[in-house]
Amino acid sequence: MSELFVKVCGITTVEQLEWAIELGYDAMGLMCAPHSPRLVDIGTARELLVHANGRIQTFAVGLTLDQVEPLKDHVDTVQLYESAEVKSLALASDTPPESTEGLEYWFYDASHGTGTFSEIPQWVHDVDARFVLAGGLNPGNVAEVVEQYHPDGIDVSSGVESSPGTKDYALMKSFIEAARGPKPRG
Ligand SMILES: O=C(O)c1ccccc1NCC(=O)[C@H](O)[C@H](O)COP(=O)(O)O
Repeated sequence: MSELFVKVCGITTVEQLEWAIELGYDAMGLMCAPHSPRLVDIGTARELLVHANGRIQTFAVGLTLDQVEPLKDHVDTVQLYESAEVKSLALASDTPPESTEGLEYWFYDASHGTGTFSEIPQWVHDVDARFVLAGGLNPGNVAEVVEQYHPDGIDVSSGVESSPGTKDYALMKSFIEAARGPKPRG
């Protein structure tokens, strides 16, 4: 079985990005939704994408395509809460998607970066897509959730923050270790 895909969303500084790379996260998300406490301006986003280049997968995250417009051609994947024609789309929803054709990923996300965990419906297993679970995950619950739902990947934001928008190294470390198990020594 392939290794669990782990994404951290809402990176706002180069320091947080370096933590994500060092700790072995597969992907990081830059928030483009205007109301998000993790919103990055275009200059910061460009700087982060230069640091990320070839070292970690990059996502631009917005509710709608217009929110990610300035970044959409500079990231690996666009994560949206609506369907759109982009080269690599991660569609996020908390209802069954109408179509999964052409999707890179489908995210089950009822949280929208609020840190709220809600019961995950059984129909998620019927969705024919690479399935990433998001919403209210944290170092304390992630192992159990992965064990129970067997997603292809997981995504976290609030659960690895000391306050909204501020990632915490120790929480990021304990989250990925809990999700994947500690790295073997040597
Ligand atoms: O993070 C946000 O502020 C946000 C705002 C609006 C739409 C989506 C948002 N985040 C998207 C993500 O991919 C989060 O990682 C996901 O919702 C999980 O969030 P959390 O429950 O805080 O771990």
